[in-house]
Amino acid sequence: MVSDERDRDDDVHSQDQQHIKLPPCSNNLATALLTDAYQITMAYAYWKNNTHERTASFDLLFRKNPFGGEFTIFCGLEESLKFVSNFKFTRQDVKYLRECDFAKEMDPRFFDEYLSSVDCSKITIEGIKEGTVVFPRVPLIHVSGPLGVTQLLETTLLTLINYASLVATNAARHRLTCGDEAQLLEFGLRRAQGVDGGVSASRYAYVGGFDATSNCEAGRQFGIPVRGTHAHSFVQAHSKWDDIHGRKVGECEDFCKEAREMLKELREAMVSSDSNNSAAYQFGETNESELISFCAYAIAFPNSFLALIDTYDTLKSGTPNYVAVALTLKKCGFQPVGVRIDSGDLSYLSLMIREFMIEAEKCLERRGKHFSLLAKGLAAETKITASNDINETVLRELKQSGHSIDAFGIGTHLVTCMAQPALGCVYKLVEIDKTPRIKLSEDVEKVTIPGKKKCYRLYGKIGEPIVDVMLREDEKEPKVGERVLCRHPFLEGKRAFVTPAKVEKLLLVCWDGEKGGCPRKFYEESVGLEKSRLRVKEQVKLMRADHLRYTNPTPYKVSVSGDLYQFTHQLWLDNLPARELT
Ligand SMILES: Nc1ncnc2c1ncn2[C@@H]1O[C@H](COP(=O)(O)OP(=O)(O)OP(=O)(O)O)[C@@H](O)[C@H]1O
Ligand SMILES: O=P(O)(O)OC[C@H]1O[C@H](OP(=O)(O)OP(=O)(O)O)[C@H](O)[C@@H]1O
Ligand SMILES: O=C(O)c1cccnc1
Ligand SMILES: [Mg+2]
Repeated sequence: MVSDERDRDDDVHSQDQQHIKLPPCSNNLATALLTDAYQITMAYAYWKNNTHERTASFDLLFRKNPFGGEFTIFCGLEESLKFVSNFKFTRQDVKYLRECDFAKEMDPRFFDEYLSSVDCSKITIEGIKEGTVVFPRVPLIHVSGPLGVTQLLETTLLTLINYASLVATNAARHRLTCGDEAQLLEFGLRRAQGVDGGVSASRYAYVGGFDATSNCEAGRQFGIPVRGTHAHSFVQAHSKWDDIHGRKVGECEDFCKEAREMLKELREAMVSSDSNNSAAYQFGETNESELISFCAYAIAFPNSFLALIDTYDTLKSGTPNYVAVALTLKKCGFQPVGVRIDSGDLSYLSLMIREFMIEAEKCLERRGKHFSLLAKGLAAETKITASNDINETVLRELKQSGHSIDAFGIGTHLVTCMAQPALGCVYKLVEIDKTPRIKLSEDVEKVTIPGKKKCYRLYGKIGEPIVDVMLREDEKEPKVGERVLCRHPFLEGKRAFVTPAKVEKLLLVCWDGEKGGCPRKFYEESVGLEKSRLRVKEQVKLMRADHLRYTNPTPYKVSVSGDLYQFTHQLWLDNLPARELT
């Protein structure tokens, strides 16, 4: 390993008491070379013209909330800081670049004198805390430092923030839809956009409000709880009782025999019941190979038995087979967990499974104390997990039609963000040599708000965020109880006076290269998976419900101060001279 590569493997190490260097990004592909070629060619042209050391400032922002919503969850800051902390072109990186086609007419001294030694020691970054609810146009991070380096950071920072924020927002929307009680399990690895897509999805789905993932690697790397059931293949793989070796479970010598007898008892109890049975509770012969597979799984996991019950027929076979095995486990002194369904009408099936169990309890009650005690509580204790192409819309419809599902396993729609596959974060130059710059566009949405800005969230009396306001750098910060004029950045008529009950500074210094890295206090107080996850939960709770709702949500107000409004519009006019019409 060459020495500069070894540097990347160092753990968090102190520069001074107040600032720290960070370990490398969790994905070792996130290197300085993970960028677009045009960043290298621009850096070269800056160097060639000797403008690379000019001081530049960039805002990283998005222009429209995803999924037709009016809020976004900001994620990816921790990885961005790790990237910046370890930003360096290795000798091999430089060797590769100088051999690229686009480098043919580059002066070799650019590589030796500049690219080989460039790092983020002169960079400052202000950022919003990871997990914060954020809105269009407010910078998520503000990067300042030498033009060459600030430019070189663009693509990777966008890569680290765009998908992270998109998945966390998607997860938070799923959580909002199904409420706090339901368990949300992320099952998306097999459908993710590649390996890193899978691992990142697990991480940011957890931050956004999921409870666990099926992805063991994500569990190992980030400490996310790992959960799972079993697949149809396990059921299909069994066909004979001889497939099972070792049938002792607890005190019970032959678990399989007991389960078969239990199924017989259950069938007789339910058939002979004189209650007004729905046809769905009636079951004849269940699929025996399914029963064999359930027994095999119960013997392997007597303390955490959960069965996939839709391989053959959910109500006529899977449910009674499960109940028989679950009651046998109870008889042996164990507590079964529940079932998973992965097809059909999840609303109807979950309700019917629960009803079947209520009915089974009633029927077994009449078969004497022994069975009555075993069956007691079965319906209430059984956790029903549902999966199969679940998304926000399905969750909403399930809620409307009624269901009895305790946990949702969600894969494809969550991790691929099928409803909107990208968040359009951009990285825009807003200042050079302390001179604010504006980018104009035919499309007003694309006009940038110039200069380095101070950003605040103003809260109302009951603690709800009212407006985010951006001020020029030299303006006084808003104060509690003092009236602030907030203006829509582009629509002259839209303005309001706000007297905040609380003022929150959004952009905080999270990297100061000259001082030695990430401020220790920021790192300790703001960085980390659990802190970000809790922040999402708390922040979403504070938002007014109409900003969060699925149908026609109300846009949250993002505004500028009177001063910044005037300044932006003056710069706009200065940069767009009136045309001569002849
Ligand atoms: N981005 C913004 N920044 C500052 N003030 C804004 C912004 N958007 C709207 N306003 C002003 O806030 C006030 C309340 O607007 P809001 O849209 O919440 O309610 P409204 O009664 O529907 O307003 P409007 O009549 O403008 O649609 C209005 O005076 C509006 O001009
Ligand atoms: O539906 P998703 O939200 O993507 O959740 C993950 C899916 O992955 C598993 O099976 P897979 O889809 O591989 O096969 P199956 O549905 O045909 O059983 C699981 O049973 C879910 O159906
Ligand atoms: O554990 C599960 O049930 C699971 C895991 C991944 C995909 N589908 C289901
Ligand atoms: Mg499937």
